Amino acid sequence: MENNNLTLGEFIIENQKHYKSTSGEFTRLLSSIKLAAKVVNYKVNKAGLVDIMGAAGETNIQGEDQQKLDVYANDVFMKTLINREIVCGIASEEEDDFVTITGKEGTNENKYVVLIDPLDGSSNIDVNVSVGTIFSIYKRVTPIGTPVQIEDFLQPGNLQVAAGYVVYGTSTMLVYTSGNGVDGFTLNPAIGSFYLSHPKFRFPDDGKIYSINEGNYIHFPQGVKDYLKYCQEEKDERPYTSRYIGSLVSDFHRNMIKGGIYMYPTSSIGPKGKLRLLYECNPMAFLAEQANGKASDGFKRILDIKPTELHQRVPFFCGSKNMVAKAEEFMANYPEDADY
Ligand SMILES: O=P(O)(O)OC[C@H]1O[C@](O)(COP(=O)(O)O)[C@@H](O)[C@@H]1O
Repeated sequence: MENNNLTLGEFIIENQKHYKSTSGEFTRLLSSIKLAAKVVNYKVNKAGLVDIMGAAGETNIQGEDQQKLDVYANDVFMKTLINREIVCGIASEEEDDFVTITGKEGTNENKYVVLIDPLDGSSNIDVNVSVGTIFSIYKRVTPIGTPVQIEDFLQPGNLQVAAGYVVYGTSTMLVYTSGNGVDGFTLNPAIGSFYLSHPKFRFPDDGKIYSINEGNYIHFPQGVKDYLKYCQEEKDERPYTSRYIGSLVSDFHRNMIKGGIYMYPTSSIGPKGKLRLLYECNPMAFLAEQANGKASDGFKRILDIKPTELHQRVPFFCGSKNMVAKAEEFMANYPEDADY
């Protein structure tokens, strides 16, 4: 099969017409992300054999203990993009502030900025459960050639040029959209190339899977508790099945294939939820909508939220559109929870 399928490189070039970019800059940017993903994949696959497990002994700006693989993946993506002078700025979940990139001539003529969660699902690294990388790409809004500014990163998700993730699982896949549907590419480790294996992903309108950390149940808003009761009720297609890997990319990927909803709501222990709007929710919401799915904070469309901070968190409801709409119905009974 793989020999006839398009490689990711060929697909990117074939689809240049969709990128409204004539400079090849976008193509080179996607190719750089593809390269960094392969480098991280190589380390992830042999995590148990090399000194890449466990905590790095540092804490990131989110107040989380950085895992060695978080730091490694961040280094690989940052260096790959910086050394190729392919973007004018990067914001990473593992970096306190955004990074301005100036070329050898001291300026930077590139028009794209990248926002990245280098290693998603950190709690699963040491237990050999699939993890991922999430990326989001925007055109800068400040003048080309000048140093990037915070406003280049605080753009609403509906202005994303592209978004995607890599899932390091039973196989390694890179899944992305540039506004023309969502396509999935599987890495053939023997050849070291990604091949088009899942063209035009599509969330089923409905599903029977819900993904949420039910360990936080007592802390959830009433709307979420009511929706979970609905999911567990013995009626019609229900009860649904509970599946929670604890890696957003993996739960999203499964739900996109089988139909389902992923939720990380606010809770009394996380009043704004846990997931980061810029690195996790916006890119996954863009992918969801491009694949016939839906994504909201329980009340409003994620992609219409105007970001105010680099590391802001928002509640996240994402997946099969009829399931997200149903969850929103329950949330709407408690309008006070819209103000988190
Ligand atoms: O352990 P919890 O609280 O359920 O959180 C798990 C969620 O947090 C995440 O790991 C995000 O955090 P990281 O990017 O730091 O890994 C998601 O992938 C996952 O769905």
